[in-house]
Amino acid sequence: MSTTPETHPSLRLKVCGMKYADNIAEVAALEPDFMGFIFHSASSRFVGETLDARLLQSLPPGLRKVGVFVDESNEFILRQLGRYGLDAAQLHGHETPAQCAELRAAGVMVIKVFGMDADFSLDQLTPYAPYCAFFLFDTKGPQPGGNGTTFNWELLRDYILPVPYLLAGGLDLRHAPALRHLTLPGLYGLDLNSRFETAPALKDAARLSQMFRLLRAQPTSAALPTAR
Ligand SMILES: O=C(O)c1ccccc1NCC(=O)[C@H](O)[C@H](O)COP(=O)(O)O
Repeated sequence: MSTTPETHPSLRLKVCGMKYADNIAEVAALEPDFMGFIFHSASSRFVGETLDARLLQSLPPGLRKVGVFVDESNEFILRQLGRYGLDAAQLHGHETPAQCAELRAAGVMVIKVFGMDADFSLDQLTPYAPYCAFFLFDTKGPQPGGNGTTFNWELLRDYILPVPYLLAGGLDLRHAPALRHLTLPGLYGLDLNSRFETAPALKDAARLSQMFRLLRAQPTSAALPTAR
């Protein structure tokens, strides 16, 4: 008897930390589902004043453009969303459920991020659930994001909330086989960042393309695990 692998043929893909116009266009051509732009001035991927609002507004409507913020006021977040025509706010700091609720009430698609380590508890998610379109689980590290290291994905094994989530943290080409067959409850997509860069905020489109092909490929009999 052979086993059917539990794959995620529809796993959504987000490329985060984009900054440069040519690179944005090159990566958009790969048709990611989300693209992230960092509005945190301490990050090496901070968009600063280089981001071209007209270019962002010309990207395909199916590509969700995400502003990434760390402990900013809602006033600042809403201003950036409007200025660049962004579709969602990804919150990487100590934002409260009340702050998320206010953004949601203003019509914003909220992605609240949680840093994952051995102390993580699923209970902390509950008060955020009514206000978030997605959660994003990222490795806790010295920086609020973009640390380039993975966490133990099994911390999400008992996830039961109705909020879908993106998995982040050091994801790399070598993780593709495991990610294709990852069956975690609530898993909606993957977030790719520093492991696909040739320099901060400069993505290697060829490596991303390879990753996309691997993750989006339909399972073949050659990919089936042997019967147990
Ligand atoms: O990437 C950054 O520099 C960054 C800085 C501050 C807040 C968030 C940031 N990144 C947000 C992301 O969604 C990253 O893709 C996520 O942290 C995973 O990054 P990596 O571990 O490099 O794959």
